[in-house]
Amino acid sequence: MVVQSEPALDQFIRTCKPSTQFFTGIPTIDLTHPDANSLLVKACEEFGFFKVINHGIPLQMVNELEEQALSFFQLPQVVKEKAGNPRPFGYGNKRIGQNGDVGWVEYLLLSASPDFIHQICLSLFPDNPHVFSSAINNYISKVKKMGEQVLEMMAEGLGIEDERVFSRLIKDEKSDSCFRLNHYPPCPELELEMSGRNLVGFGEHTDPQIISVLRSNNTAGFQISLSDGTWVSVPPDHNSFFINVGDSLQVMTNGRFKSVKHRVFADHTKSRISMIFFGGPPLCEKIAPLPCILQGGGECLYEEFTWWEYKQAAYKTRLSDNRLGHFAKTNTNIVQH
Ligand SMILES: C=C1C[C@]23C[C@@]1(O)CC[C@H]2[C@@]12CC[C@H](O)[C@@](C)(C(=O)O1)[C@H]2[C@@H]3C(=O)O
Ligand SMILES: O=C(O)CCC(=O)C(=O)O
Ligand SMILES: [Fe+2]
Repeated sequence: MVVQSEPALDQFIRTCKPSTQFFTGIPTIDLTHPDANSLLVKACEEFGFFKVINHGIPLQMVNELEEQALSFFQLPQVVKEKAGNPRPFGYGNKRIGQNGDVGWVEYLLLSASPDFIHQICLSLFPDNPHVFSSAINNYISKVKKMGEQVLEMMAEGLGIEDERVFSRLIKDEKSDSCFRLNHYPPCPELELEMSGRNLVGFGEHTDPQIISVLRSNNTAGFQISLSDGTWVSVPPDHNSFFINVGDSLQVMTNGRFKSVKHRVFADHTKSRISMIFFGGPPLCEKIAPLPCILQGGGECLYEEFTWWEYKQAAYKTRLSDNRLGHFAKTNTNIVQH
């Protein structure tokens, strides 16, 4: 067994313009609002990111998972490691992916399948796997439904006849969706903000899947990149969900929806916990700009690929790489913000 040493603290530090102010322009979509469909489309075109309220997800269930996640991350390292190596699924600490990225974060990365989750919980807690596995599985089943609803509203907002054109990919029993619990411990050794230095929790990247549904506790640190390339801090809201457009949805909408670049800075006093459902298509699914979108005019920007092909290529890249570049048609000039 190869035992990797901990990355040194200076590997997590980035000097950035201090952005202590929160951005107030994040679109907030009330899912029960009569204009929600078109507002969703607008948010996906402008930001590839929005906040969802009136989502119908019981907060008690969300809080239950947060409590369970906190207890998990408080366990001794040797116990957490019983979840196995995070490549492909398991417990990871400070190393993200397999290409040298590091972050001030520990995490549990799981396939979203209930049986798989139960098996991992059984390895972690052989005497009582149910408390943790039910908390995760109940949460995923609700958040997945909400993600599907949002995808159907997006399709309607785009005027697509088949409202299930996006959601069917996540609904499919072979959907390759995953789930991640992230814990960014505080780092009191560093008085970061004071000196314009930041501790990178999760470096800048886009999510490869269709959509990501994110919920965090009330600790700040999440940032998105706007279309002009400026980074802004997203005000945390533990009662709401944030949705990211992923690379695959950008491709299906032929670049109309933007796969949002985002990152997380860790705090020096408060810990941050986040839980993210990544809705991905079945591995054999062909991803390409939808014919109904192309009918509206404009050249086709992407080559067709299967999700398996995209995943293979994506998982060879570093976090901040532009993964879609590889599948862009060569005669086009796509800017990834
Ligand atoms: C550096 C990497 C980590 C990642 C796989 C990759 O090679 C590039 C994409 C990364 C990402 C970002 C969104 C999700 O957190 C994730 C699970 C995914 O599907 O793509 C991670 C991958 C990971 O942590 O393994
Ligand atoms: O932890 C967060 O808030 C976001 C992390 C993230 O972007 C990811 O896991 O892909
Ligand atoms: Fe992400």
